[in-house]
Amino acid sequence: MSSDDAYEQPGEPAQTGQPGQPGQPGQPGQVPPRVAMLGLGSMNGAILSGLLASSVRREDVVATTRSAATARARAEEHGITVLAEQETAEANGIAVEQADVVFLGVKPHGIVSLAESIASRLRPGAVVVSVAAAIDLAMLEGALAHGQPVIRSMPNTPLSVGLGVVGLVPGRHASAAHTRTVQTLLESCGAVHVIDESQIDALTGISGSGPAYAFYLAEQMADAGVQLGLDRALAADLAAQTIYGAGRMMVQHQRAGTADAAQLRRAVCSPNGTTERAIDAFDEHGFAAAVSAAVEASASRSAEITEELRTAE
Ligand SMILES: NC(=O)C1=CN([C@@H]2O[C@H](COP(=O)(O)OP(=O)(O)OC[C@H]3O[C@@H](n4cnc5c(N)ncnc54)[C@H](OP(=O)(O)O)[C@@H]3O)[C@@H](O)[C@H]2O)C=CC1
Ligand SMILES: O=C(O)[C@@H]1CCC=N1
Repeated sequence: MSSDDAYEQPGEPAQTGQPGQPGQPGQPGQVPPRVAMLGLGSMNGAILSGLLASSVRREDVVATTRSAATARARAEEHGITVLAEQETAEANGIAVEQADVVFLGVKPHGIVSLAESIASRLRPGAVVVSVAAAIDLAMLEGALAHGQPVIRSMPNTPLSVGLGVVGLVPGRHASAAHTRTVQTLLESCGAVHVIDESQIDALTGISGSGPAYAFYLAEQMADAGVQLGLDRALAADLAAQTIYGAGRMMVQHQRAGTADAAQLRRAVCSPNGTTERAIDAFDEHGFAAAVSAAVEASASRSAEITEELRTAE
């Protein structure tokens, strides 16, 4: 490692999220919020796993799905009540009646009709959090009763293991206390950034879609290892553990201010060594351009879906 590349050792591991606020759920002596998860697929399921492992009690959660088979499977998996719309026509309305925080976790094209269907059943102070890509605050607020607090979010699936990241955009009727409640809840399983709505498509391109980029990189690394003669299981574990270790190391150093990603990369590259050859190969094959195009494609697709849904209204 050259002196330019030297970095300090980090101190204590950084927190994944900001510290909770006094008087908020998850703090000692505070009543945890009652939560409704409408839709329990990849994303709401990941949030639920993270919340149940940290800040929310099973008896305080009611979830819904469309099909009865999924409801049964998810109820068994998480040990919570899951109502199926297929069996109980009013499932979503029933689920939200007692809730303080309601996560809307169906596909983007189903969000507005879902919000309309629960509008009259929500407690006036309940905060509605949409996790959907592309559904803007105007669409959400327009589907609910006037004054209902709404937050648009963009989470990611590593929330399921306490290592997620979430962008939050508070709507017009979400007070600082509503935002703090949701922020504190989600900080129990990830880092939370309160952002402007103009930034959410870019955030989607990096962290919302981003876990798939890391998984794709792991797939390609493992395939390359197999081509070099390794067993698939060994190659897959080498790739996964390397991405996990590099990710943790990078977060700790970045938050401690001791090294950024570029410094950490350079510290692995011995002059004229193996890694330098690998990075040169990445550059020759257009790695930077490919990553930039991928992030841009995700962000643009989000904006495009917003436009498609707006014109379909
Ligand atoms: N997947 C991801 O990594 C991320 C997803 N998102 C957003 O999360 C949202 C959900 O995506 P994802 O979790 O991937 O999708 P999934 O298809 O995995 O899950 C959708 C869920 O919604 C349920 N559902 C559908 N219609 C209804 C209804 N009317 N009432 C109750 N439940 C219903 C489905 O039930 P059933 O299975 O019975 O049909 C299923 O549980 C999307 O808007 C997406 O943009 C955001 C960030 C990341
Ligand atoms: O692919 C999607 O549309 C969703 C939003 C971000 C991650 N998954």
